[in-house]
Amino acid sequence: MGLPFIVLNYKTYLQGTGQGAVEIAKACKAVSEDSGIEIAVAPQLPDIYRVASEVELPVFSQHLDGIGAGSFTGHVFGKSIKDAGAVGTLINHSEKRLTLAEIEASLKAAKKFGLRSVICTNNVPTTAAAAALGPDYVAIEPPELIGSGIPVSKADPEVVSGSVEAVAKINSQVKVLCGAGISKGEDLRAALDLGSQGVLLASGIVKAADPKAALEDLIRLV
Ligand SMILES: O=C[C@H](O)COP(=O)(O)O
Repeated sequence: MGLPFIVLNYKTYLQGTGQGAVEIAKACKAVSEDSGIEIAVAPQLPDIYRVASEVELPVFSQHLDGIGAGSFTGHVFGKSIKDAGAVGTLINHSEKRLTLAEIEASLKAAKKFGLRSVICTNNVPTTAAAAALGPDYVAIEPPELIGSGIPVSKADPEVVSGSVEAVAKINSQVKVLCGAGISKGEDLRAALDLGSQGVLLASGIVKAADPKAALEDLIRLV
């Protein structure tokens, strides 16, 4: 078991908007350099270029549409976020739910533009379905725990271990992240002990008074 992969989703939290997006990214870079743990950030679309230009760390989009060049007003085009400096994307986050066909199309677009892909899921069956599509990662997140501060690794460990088992049977190349309520070192430790290879988190870090200190606590038991 190597070091975990951590994805910090800024969502549309004020603290992670505009220059705040850069400041949190700097904190993530510092902790990543000190620990050797890969930490990616997912700012809002307009902040991707700003963060990627100012801070050397993996930047992910919060969403990607399965469209190409042309008349797709208001959509997220893979080449646009790639050229802005993104190296990956979330797909199907519970706050940006897609149909199965849309998920497949978004994943196809991610692969076309060489973007690392994290398909977000809400239970074991949807995790198994997502793994069958062949993303780089799935991220299992029970929606009812998102933003609750109640870590999935304690509140619903079976959904994590069950997702790990399901993915291993379907496509062992797909890595499993988990999320929802993760904020402390013991939450990440529990998630890793359940077989996940990292976490997707947001409020515990982005809304923290000191995001760098919160990140240092998060990784202290790795
Ligand atoms: O994208 C992150 C997940 O929705 C978890 O959010 P949270 O860490 O605020 O519970």
